Amino acid sequence: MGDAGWLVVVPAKGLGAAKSRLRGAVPAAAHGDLALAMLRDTLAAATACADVLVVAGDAAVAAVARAAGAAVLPDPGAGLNAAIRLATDPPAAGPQAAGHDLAAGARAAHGLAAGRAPGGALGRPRAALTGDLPGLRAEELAAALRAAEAAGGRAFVADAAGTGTVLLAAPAGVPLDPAFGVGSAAAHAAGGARALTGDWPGLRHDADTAADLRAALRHGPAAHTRALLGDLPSSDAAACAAR
Ligand SMILES: Nc1nc2c(ncn2[C@@H]2O[C@H](COP(=O)(O)OP(=O)(O)OP(=O)(O)O)[C@@H](O)[C@H]2O)c(=O)[nH]1
Ligand SMILES: C=C(OP(=O)(O)O)C(=O)O
Repeated sequence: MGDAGWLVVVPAKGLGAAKSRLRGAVPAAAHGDLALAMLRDTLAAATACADVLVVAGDAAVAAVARAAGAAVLPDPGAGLNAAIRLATDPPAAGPQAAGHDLAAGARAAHGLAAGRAPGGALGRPRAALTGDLPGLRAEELAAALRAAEAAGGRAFVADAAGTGTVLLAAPAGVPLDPAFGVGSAAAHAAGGARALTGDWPGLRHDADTAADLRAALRHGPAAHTRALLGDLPSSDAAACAAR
């Protein structure tokens, strides 16, 4: 990847709060492992085609991120969009956590690969990718990033339902301006981001509910998620769903 390579930021909540709508898809004791397995699948694809920075909600998430080859920024604790803004467009100073300047950490992450950060923190194209895409394939993400580059400005990929956002991208020099949350696809479009319409089913299927998880498993290899589900007793609902 050249100097203009993408930095993909993946926000991932701490396990106590992660994927609450997915609770019950697997036994409670395995819920955190399911969130981590989906994150592993997301990161396996993302790290294959970009430099990746995970905004990690806790130490277990941070460990998975590092093992996948991603850089890690601690969550500033101010919500999803603040986490993404800090990681993609770090300010000159602050916020602080446990004596660390988180913005300085983010700026350092922007220069991660080969120590490059031409033009400062905004000097490279940046994207935010949700961490709940078990079916994601590297080829799909690479194609979506190419399409974003061709769009020439802010661009996004909506989820399969068309209402949420799985990927928001901005070229070098342009703030990402994330508006993730309920109705984010419309919010991103209203804010001037172009909707990318490629055929990327693994990218579009985020797993918010058990039904979403079943759909995602139909659309990609999901190696870590399948392995986790396969290890559960076969009477469990999601284990059945995986087969
Ligand atoms: N670091 C960080 N990541 C977040 C935060 N809120 C959401 N995310 C991540 O953003 C992505 C999309 O969020 P959701 O699909 O709503 O996932 P979620 O919040 O774990 O799921 P629910 O509890 O069901 O809303 C997931 O990868 C989440 O882990 C946050 O405050 N901090
Ligand atoms: C945060 C989002 O994810 P979800 O709708 O999957 O909760 C979003 O789509 O903006």
